[in-house]
Amino acid sequence: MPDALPFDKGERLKTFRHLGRLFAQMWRTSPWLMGLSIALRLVVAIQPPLVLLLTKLIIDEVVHQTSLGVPGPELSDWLESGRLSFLMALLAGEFVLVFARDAFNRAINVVDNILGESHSNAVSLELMEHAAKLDLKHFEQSEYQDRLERARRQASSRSTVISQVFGQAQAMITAIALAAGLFVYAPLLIGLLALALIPAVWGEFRFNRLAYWISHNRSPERRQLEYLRQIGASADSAKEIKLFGLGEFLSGRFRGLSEQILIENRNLSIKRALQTGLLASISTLTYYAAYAYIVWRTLHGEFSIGTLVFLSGSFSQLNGYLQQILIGFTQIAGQSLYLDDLFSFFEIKPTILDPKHPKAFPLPVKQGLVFENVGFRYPGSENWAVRNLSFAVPAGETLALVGENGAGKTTIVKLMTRLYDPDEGRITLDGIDLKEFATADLRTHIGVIFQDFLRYSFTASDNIGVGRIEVAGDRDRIVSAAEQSLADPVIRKLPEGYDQMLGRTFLKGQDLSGGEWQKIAIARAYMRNAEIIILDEPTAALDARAEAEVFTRFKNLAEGTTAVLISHRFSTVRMADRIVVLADGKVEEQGTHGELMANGGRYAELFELQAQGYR
Ligand SMILES: Nc1ncnc2c1ncn2[C@@H]1O[C@H](COP(=O)(O)OP(=O)(O)OP(=O)(O)O)[C@@H](O)[C@H]1O
Repeated sequence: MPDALPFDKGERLKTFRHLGRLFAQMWRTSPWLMGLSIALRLVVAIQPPLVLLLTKLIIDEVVHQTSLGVPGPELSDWLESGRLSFLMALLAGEFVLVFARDAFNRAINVVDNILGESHSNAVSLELMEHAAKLDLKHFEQSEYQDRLERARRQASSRSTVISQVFGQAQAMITAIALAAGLFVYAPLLIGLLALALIPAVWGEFRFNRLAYWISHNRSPERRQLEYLRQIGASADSAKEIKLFGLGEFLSGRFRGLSEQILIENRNLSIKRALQTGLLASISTLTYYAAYAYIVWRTLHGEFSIGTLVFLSGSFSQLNGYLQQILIGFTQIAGQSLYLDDLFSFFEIKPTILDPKHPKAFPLPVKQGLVFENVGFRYPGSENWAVRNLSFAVPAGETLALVGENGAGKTTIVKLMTRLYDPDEGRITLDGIDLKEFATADLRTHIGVIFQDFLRYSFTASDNIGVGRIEVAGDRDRIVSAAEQSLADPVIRKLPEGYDQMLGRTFLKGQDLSGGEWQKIAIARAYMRNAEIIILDEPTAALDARAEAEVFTRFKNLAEGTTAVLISHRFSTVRMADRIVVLADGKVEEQGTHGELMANGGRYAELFELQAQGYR
């Protein structure tokens, strides 16, 4: 357990700033509900001292009435004498107060629940919107993934802090009213109370900090646990886990990791229970000391019986409220520490930004894309993924990128679409640096299908519609895209056709073969009418006939479109107008199929190697 905690004054200030931010966020979610919650609590806050006061008056009145003697044996005698009217009014008053408190508390509960849910939905949306703005590097680096995980955990649970803050304000109003009553009769008792609370508050504060830092420092392990839980029990991994017999191995790992965390939390809980229990008994002791003091003064005739009840009730309640308030403060401070996880995620800023005055995307593209001496290293990596890279993708031509695994092909696609910016050199489109376009504009005009495209658990129609979300409702366009990518016959065979739910996640979802999924993914690119189309090995799972057909169609349909294809199949690659051969992040050779074959270099070697396999 860490002893020196990184929790200084500045950190504490930040905590309270976050609280203000959360407050504003909730107010934006629903000013009405928040106002209502505050108003209801104000009413409930002044109820306890009023009830105590009425009780005191009732007791004093009863004592007074009994000292006057009995007007008669029956209730009617009492009623006729009129001596019960004040008592009855007091009783009725107390009844109304207690009844109203119950009703108002229920209403507060309802309002807080609705407010909490709306707020957690609003924060989740904000989180998704912010995540969408971040760079790819924020998702590919584990440090950011930890932050994302922490923020995600907080998004749905932090609204309770505001209920706590409101409850705190309510308890403070009640405490002030109770203290005022006590102060009138016995000011000394207030000081006694304050003393009794100091150790309890210190204990709470310390444990909250410890709990937070344990949870904070454990975030990588929790992500691992989440990962193990997911692959240990998911449809995607079931096949491999069964065949490799990994069940035991995974659950063993999970057990080891989770037990470590469990032991830490258990130790903290036990320590907390023991220490806070001890501190609580100090305050009980104080209560009885104060009680004895009041009884003693009553015996001396300084207080009436009603006042005795009022004071002991006030003291006991005030003790409870003050504990609640002080512990509440440390709890709120503790909870607000977690707010840092949420808000610091919102502070991560994208680095791939739009220029102040973006240039318009050239329509049509006249010259094409040019890589000028481009170098790029993935963040946190020592090695250059690509370096001194120079080649052109002339407008209207199909360029194939060829190279062994890890040669840098996918990296080039990420650079072309500004998922990353080069560290050296530049990439231009019709002579304009890609950084001078608005990223959204650039990406709208480029259709990319990656080798690890997503298989959405949506309907077949939506799975294609996501290729251009603005027209995802246009069924004719979707069908035509599906026809171009050969996905149409696949979809027509499904029981519900284009409305068939795909994937295994949801009820009635139907899974497809790898090649069938690829045809659907390729249809996404056809949704775009993009100026530049990039297919990064999306045909790897297609059978040879389907791949040949997909590319012949692609060549015909993409006539005049600038296209980049990445494929390990040379029968496809040879259809391209130009071929760039990459090795270790550099261009090794380039030219047409004929030229490269004549060169007798690496391309010719690889081509021959594959051709031999078929002979
Ligand atoms: N997110 C990443 N972080 C760090 N390094 C990466 C990342 N992605 C790729 N690399 C490294 O960059 C280099 C180029 O990878 P890239 O994915 O571009 O290869 P590729 O030619 O597409 O390979 P393949 O044919 O296997 O798909 C490799 O050395 C790879 O290990």
